[in-house]
Amino acid sequence: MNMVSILKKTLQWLRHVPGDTEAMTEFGCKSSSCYQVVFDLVLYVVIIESYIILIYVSPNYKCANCKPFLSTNPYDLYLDVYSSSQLITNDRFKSVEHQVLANYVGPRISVACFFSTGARASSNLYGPIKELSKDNPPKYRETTVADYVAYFKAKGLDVRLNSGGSPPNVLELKMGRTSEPNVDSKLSERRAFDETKAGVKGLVDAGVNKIPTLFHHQHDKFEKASNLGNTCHVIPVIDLADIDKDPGKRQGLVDIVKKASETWGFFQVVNHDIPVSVLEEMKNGVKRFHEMDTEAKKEFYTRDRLISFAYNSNFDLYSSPALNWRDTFKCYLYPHSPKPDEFPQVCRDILLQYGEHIMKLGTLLFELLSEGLGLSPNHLKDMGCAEGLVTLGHYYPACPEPQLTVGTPKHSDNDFLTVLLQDHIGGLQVLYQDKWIDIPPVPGALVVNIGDLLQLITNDIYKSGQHRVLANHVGPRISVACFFGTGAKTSSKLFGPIKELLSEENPPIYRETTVSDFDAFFVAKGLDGTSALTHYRI
Ligand SMILES: O=C(O)CCC(=O)C(=O)O
Ligand SMILES: [Fe+2]
Repeated sequence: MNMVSILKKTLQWLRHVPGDTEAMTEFGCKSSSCYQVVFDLVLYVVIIESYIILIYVSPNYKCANCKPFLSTNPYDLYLDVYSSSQLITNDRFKSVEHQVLANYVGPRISVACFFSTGARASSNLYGPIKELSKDNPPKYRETTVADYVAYFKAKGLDVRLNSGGSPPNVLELKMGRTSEPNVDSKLSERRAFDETKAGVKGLVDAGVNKIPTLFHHQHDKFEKASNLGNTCHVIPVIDLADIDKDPGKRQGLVDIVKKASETWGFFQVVNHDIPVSVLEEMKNGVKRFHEMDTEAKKEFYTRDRLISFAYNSNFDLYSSPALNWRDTFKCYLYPHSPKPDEFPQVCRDILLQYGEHIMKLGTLLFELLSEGLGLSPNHLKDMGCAEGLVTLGHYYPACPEPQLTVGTPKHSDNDFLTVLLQDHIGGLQVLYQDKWIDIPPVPGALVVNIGDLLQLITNDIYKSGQHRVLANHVGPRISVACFFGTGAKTSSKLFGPIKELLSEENPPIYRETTVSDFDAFFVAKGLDGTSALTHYRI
């Protein structure tokens, strides 16, 4: 049988009503318990297009709940239930770990076919099937197939040789598998919050004076900055006025930008040429959106990460250990200009205008950063670092118990460079020499920070600083974060350490990645306090 006819037959078989023993025998199913497994799979395939591997395996392969097959026919096909099927069946089917030994004899040929939702990035969430979770609370949280696959790829087949035990299973590592008895109620609480589509602001509007326990963070996550009263550590405020009038001044600025990027990974800029009126209107636009009539705002509520304009609360709602006191909208501004009617009318014009200003400023910053590396001014831009711009409009409502939660937990950004506009409330902090340092609001200034991808391509010369935002009794706090990346949602372009920066003494310390893989890994990981960069270290 050739591969195509095997596949055709298999699909027929999977869709077949139970009872077609002829088809089953043809595929090596020789026990009735296996038949039951197949019958269940038929249902799941039809219902949700689950993930199944068809694989040629050694004759003593054991299928979950089946008697071992003993076959000498090399064309027998066996089913292996893959991790995602284990997830959606809530452990009823087992994803069997397998390996192939090397052999003196060879070559050995095998062909593996993976059933899934396909390459198309879909926002469909897959979690344990409700009908199977009645007396058996969900053991896994929901995920999109793209997030799961990105995590799987980034993790790699990381069996540690001689570790003396079985390798960690991707499901256990990633999918928040837990034996906590109240996992079910936690999940439904998150769902209920999600379904209000009113975000944290909805809780505040409803008058809560105690924050739900879902928002409680561990104490060390919100301790106060250690620099209170300490003026030794202040991130540099760089004055860009007249930068091109005097070459000496430009070189001086390159040196300051380079030093700040190598140490803090953060600096602020003033006299950047963006009028104060534009900055004010941008903050007002974000405020207007979040304070819109809830019913109208709900129309923009989605967890689809690829939609041009999406509003929600806690993008990692179903995976983070604790929720954050913040609502956010995300919009894609470059390289593909959105159709104006894809944006809400209350902030449409200013978003487009602000985006143009930030692109110009970004071009200048990438020039200074390139020169700081001893490269030609256009080097980073020519690599594509400034092609895409994604903007987040954050709204941090006043919090009745700020000591119990955070606005944004510790993280570094998953882009090349971020330009952040914050209002006067404060609460943004950067981790510097193991201490949290406040980044105080400076009127008219923009905060600039190095993202993980710039740290990766500069082979650790520039540092992507860890930062967070505290919750506050006072609010709302508004901030607007603009992320420079390739913007190409599915580009296959690879980014690795820049060749010109490498030498024998300074070999590459990161492997190459596409921006979309890095992004998917970052999102799947969530803001869990760890750096996505460690997964790309060689
Ligand atoms: O709101 C802020 O000041 C920072 C937000 C932030 O860190 C982010 O969006 O990555
Ligand atoms: Fe950030």
